[in-house]
Amino acid sequence: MRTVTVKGVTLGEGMPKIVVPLTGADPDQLAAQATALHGHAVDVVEWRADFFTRLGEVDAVVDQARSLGDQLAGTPLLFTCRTRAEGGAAEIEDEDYGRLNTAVIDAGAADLVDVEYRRSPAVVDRVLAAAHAAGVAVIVSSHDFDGTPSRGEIVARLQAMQEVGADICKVAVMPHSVADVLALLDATRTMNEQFADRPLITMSMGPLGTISRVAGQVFGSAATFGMVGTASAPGQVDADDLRTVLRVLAGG
Ligand SMILES: O=C1C[C@@](O)(C(=O)O)C[C@@H](O)[C@@H]1O
Repeated sequence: MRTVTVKGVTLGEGMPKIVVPLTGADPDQLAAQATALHGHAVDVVEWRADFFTRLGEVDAVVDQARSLGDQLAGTPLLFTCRTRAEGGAAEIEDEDYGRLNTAVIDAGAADLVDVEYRRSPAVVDRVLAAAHAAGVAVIVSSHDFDGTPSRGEIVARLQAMQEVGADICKVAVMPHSVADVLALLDATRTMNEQFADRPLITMSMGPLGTISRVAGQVFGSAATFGMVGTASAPGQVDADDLRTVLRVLAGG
């Protein structure tokens, strides 16, 4: 089983890592949110660039990623431009999406990037190639905000992400029943036990799915998204509470 290590943080071994998204719209808000992380349980910081007002200006995005990286110093930075189609705020063509991600990668402005599996295959390939040439790890992701596919479909999707060359495969789904939460957890276990040779991140969103955000170590999810201040998705738990529960589940 491969692990992914960025700035001394290893995903795929030990307790699930806590990723905290920053959702500020401008440099001042982002700097304030980054400052507010001090003293909290944060392993990786995600910049949700889709909330940035200057998302259309590639140079401004690269500069902002760089300055967040400087401010965060030793903490790894995950760059994410979440599109509308996947529950985010970015209305962006696939080609521009590819250009933005490769610009951030080529500038060395992020340690990890999130690439949506459903963007065009050529764009996904291009971003993966640029990232791997630069030594940047890629999370290939998909989000179903309307429902939860079957266990088999979730496993198949995670396998497909692995096949395209993801370093980490990520699936987020919305449950409408406890059975949906179990489908996500069982898909995670199945993938992890039978097919995965690299880390996975999975979550069932909303209040019903909160159990999936703390149970990663049991079922095989290498990271969990928690909040300091503002949530970026339904059901996210406070990062410090997450750490407490993760420790309890790990046996203290
Ligand atoms: O993809 C994910 C997971 C997420 O949607 C969640 O449900 O915690 C939060 C997003 O910020 C992140 O990019």
